[in-house]
Parts: sequence; structure tokens; C-alpha cells
Amino acid sequence: MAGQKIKAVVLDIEGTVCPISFVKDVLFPYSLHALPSVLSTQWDSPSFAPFRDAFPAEARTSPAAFEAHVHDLTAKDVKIAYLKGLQGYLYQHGYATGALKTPFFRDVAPSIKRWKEDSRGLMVGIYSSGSISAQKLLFRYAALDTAASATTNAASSSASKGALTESKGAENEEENEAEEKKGTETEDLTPLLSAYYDTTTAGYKAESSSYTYISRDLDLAPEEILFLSDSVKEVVAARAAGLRAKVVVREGNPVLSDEEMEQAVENGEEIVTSLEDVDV
Ligand SMILES: CSCCC(=O)C(=O)COP(=O)(O)O
Repeated sequence: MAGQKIKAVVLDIEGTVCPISFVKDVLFPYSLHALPSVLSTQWDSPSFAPFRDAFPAEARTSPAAFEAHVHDLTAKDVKIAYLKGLQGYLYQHGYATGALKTPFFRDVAPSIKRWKEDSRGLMVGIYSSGSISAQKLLFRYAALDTAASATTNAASSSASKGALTESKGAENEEENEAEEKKGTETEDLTPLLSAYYDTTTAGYKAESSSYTYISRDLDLAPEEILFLSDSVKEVVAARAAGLRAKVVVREGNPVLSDEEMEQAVENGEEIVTSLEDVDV
């Protein structure tokens, strides 16, 4: 795609930048686990009220009815704005306490950095069904690549051992502590991102009008935007609005049907398995 004047890359989240299993098996269960205590302590609090009041009246008759409705929507993976808003509210505590960290695919942070460092200074944005506040948390608390950290630590550790004639026990202890800390640290990727869209701002992801909205909001022509998603429906909708769009295939994603495969490669757009292979 080199020389095709891409000025912004817009990324989907689930199954594109992080595994579907992180969303379904970690984030969603976390929200359900956190909910009862929030309902019993914050049902009438001003901070929780906007999230509660966004739910339909019949789900707000009692905390128990509310909880049952949230369980039902979550089990069905309904991507409705009021559930997504609530989830974002519930995730805050999990990320702040270190219970949640986002396991981005290894190519994600280096690719976003490469696009940003490009001489054109590409804009990078997010478009997800998850609420904008949940998107910001997800990118604010990126799990550091522990394997890469371990390699770096091992290399610097053996280099320093070679330079020193004797290694002291206290120094080794410090090194071990630093190594352990690395495993729990997070990296804030939000400074790399300049736009966030969810269904409350752009609309539903399978509708082409949502991508027209994004292109107008970014003040770019549709063909100057590259959208990357694991969802063929979303890619088809983005292309219908005139955006460039590619299907991302990741380990753990459902296998594409023959029909989806055909739609995915329409107009010669290839399927990508790593953002590092995306030529802008
Ligand atoms: C940003 S929070 C986790 C993602 C989420 O809740 C979701 O529904 C994922 O939707 P996407 O459109 O990114 O596939």
C-alpha cells in the first residue's frame, strides 16, 4: 500500500490488537465479579447513577434485576452502549489495582510506534464496540512483553557480570527484584493514539455510515484511512464508505468461512496476520 496516501490507521480491538479470549474470558468475567459489590455499595451514588440510569427501566427496578440483566447481556455478548459503558466503569478498579493488564499481540505496540514515526506522522485511532473509557483503559495498561523484558534483563545481567570481577549478593538481589517487577509493569500506549470511536459516537461497526462519520471527524478523505479489523462485516462496511480496509486474522479467532474469505480479499486487499506486515 506504499504511496497510497494513507494518513490515518484505525484499529478494531477484540481479535485485532488483543486476543478474543482476553475480552471474553478475562474482562467480561471481571465485570461480572465486580458488579455485586458495586451494586450493594454504590447503587444510589452519583458516580454510578449515570451508568445505572442508562439501562432500561425494567432492569432498574432493583439491584438484583439489574445484575440478572447484565449477566444475560454479557452471556449473549450484546454490544449495546449501556452495557459497554457499565463495563468500562467496572474495569477502572481492575486496571488501577493491577488485576487487569492488556495482553496486546506482540506486533501491536511496535507497529503503532512505526506508523507514528513515519515521516508523514500517521494518525492512529481506535474504533471498538467497547466504550471509549474502556478503550483508554485497555491501552493505558498494556502488559509489558515479559519474554522480551526477560531477554533484555538476561543480556544486561550477563554483560554486567562480565564487567565486574566479583558479583555481590545484594546486587543480585536487586537484579532479581527488578526482573520480578518487570513482570508486573505496564506500559501506557495512549500517548500514541489520537482518536477513539465507539457506537455512541460513530454508530454500529457493521454500518458504512459509521465509517463516513469517522472520515469526516478525522477531516480526511475516506481513501486516506486504513481500517483494520478481524470482522469481515466491519471491513466490508468500511470499504463501502470508501476506506481502505484489511481483515486481520489472529490465533484464537474463529476461522473465516469461504464466503468471508472471498469478501476479505476483495479488490486485491490481502488478509494480514501481523500488523508488522501492513504496508502503509
Ligand atoms: C475496549 S473494552 C473490550 C472490548 C469490548 O468490550 C468489545 O465488545 C470488543 O469489541 P470490538 O468492536 O473491539 O471487537
